[in-house]
Amino acid sequence: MSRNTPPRSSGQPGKPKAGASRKGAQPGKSGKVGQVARPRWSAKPARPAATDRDGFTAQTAPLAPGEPPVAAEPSAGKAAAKGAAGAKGAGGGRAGGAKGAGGAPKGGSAPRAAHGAGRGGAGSAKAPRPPRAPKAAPAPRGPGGDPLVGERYEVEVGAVAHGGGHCVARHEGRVLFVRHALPGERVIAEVTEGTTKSRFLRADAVQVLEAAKDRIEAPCRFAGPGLCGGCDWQHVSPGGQRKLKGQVLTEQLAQLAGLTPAQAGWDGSVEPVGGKLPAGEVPAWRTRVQYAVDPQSGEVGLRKHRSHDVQPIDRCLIAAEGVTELGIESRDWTGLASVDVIAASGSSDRQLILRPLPGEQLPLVELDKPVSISRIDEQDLFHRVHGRNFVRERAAGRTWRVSNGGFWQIHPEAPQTLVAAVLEGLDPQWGENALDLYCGVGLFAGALADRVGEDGAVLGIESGKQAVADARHNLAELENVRIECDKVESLLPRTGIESTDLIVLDPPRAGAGRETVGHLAKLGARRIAYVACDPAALARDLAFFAEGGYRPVSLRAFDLFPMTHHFECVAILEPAGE
Ligand SMILES: C[S@@+](CC[C@H](N)C(=O)[O-])C[C@H]1O[C@@H](n2cnc3c(N)ncnc32)[C@H](O)[C@@H]1O
Repeated sequence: MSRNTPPRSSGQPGKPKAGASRKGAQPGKSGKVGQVARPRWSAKPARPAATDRDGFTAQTAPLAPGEPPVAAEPSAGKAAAKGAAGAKGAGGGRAGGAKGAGGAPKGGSAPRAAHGAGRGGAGSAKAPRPPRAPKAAPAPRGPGGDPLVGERYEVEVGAVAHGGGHCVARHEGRVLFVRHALPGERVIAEVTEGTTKSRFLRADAVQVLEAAKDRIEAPCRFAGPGLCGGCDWQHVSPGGQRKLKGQVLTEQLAQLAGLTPAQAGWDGSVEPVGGKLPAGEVPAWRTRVQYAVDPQSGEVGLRKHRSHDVQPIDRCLIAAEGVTELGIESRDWTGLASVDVIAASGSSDRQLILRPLPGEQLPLVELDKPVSISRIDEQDLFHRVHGRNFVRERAAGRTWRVSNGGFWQIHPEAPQTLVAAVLEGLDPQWGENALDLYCGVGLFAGALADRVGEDGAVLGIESGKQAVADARHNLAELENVRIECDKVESLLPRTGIESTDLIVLDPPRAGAGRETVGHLAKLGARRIAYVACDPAALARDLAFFAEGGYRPVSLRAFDLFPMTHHFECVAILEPAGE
């Protein structure tokens, strides 16, 4: 039985249904509160939608996923003070593994035309290039002191830390965040960032003296100290990676929410997705890859960890077949800053999004496979060059239009996996009302609408204009769905909605925050599904929900970003009194 008392439509064809009760409802910025949204399509170039969970573009997200800015002394300093076992790692991370590595290289070179099939056709591998000597990263600004970059220390590696694929170690009382290491190992760690005055140092394990049992030979030859920053854990067995992710989640729940796994309703496992692979094989899951272009050579690659430098590659092992078969790595991309590749799942749509260097012309691009091509200009405006400006993804019984490189889960099985977990947890009933917050192109709204049926209603809220246009287009045939365009935190209080039965929230990496959570907790929902890509943000928001009288009754974690430190969680909450 719905607790909402929405001003329902008469059921006449074409008459809009409201999604929830709205005492004193005021129009949102879009002026559409109270109407069923209809798709709008503009031929005008639009700002590109967010390309990762934080809405960063290649220009605004120069660092590898999950890392704080180079210049910042991250919150890890606090963690450092707590010691290795309790260290939270570098907080304030970003993009939930959405891209291999983001960033826009500086500088440029003369434009070059014609990258045709004649120049090393798709699939023709270039001669392997030995990795270049890693450049020392600049020391963090602020603390001063003598640089320690290049210093080597023998250390015992402690617990895995949140947010950067690194583990915590200590040397002479100072904390080191060490990449390419595993808990329990003894390694030689080479300092990559920090000075004698830094509260903590960053380092790479350049020699393993005593290996952990989960250590494997990295299948990718571009993984390792000073090389590609895209994957964190190529050197860890698949089961070992999931164990590390589980340890991070356990620690974040304890530190930020005061919950044990059992209190969070979690069995402690991080579930593999996509079936078992033969030993040594790497899952090719990444359907979206952002290649950076080396401004000197025109080669594509991925950014090095916490660096603008490009590690040229001839193949990314975790890229999906639909990406790999385009042969992007075997071509010359001089004049471009980045090449984004999208290989849709469930359709043959392929899209390239090219960002020329400032002042450079778009080169002529010819590939052996049909692709749509778009360009992003210096003002971040998106222009269709050839073919469509969207791809069609297939998931949860529907086809989804996703335009301008907007948000879509990267692992091909992620949408279905997350929808199934949300529906199982919420168990939506016919006639219920639901909110889908941070709804993107409408994935959960569509799934909920099918379950609550024509007697129920779903209101989706999303801040990206293009994503809203896509969501309205994707769900146009569902009269019980309305999509509003605004920020959740500003629109929700203005809707006048006082109660609802169900809520799904899938916020960007930063989480929903105290204010929004406080507001949601007052709506009296029977159940809430929280989809999270950052365990720290999830744990913090669970603590806010606890203040509002909600507790998690189940929590699942999914390994939707193998070989990286990222993973996705679905928490189901209920009123604590029940
Ligand atoms: C993690 S994605 C989830 C999208 C969708 N649930 C899905 O699974 O495809 C987060 C979405 O929230 C949007 N967003 C970011 N900040 C927002 C805010 N303050 N209010 C509303 N939407 C926001 C982003 O544009 C993005 O589409």
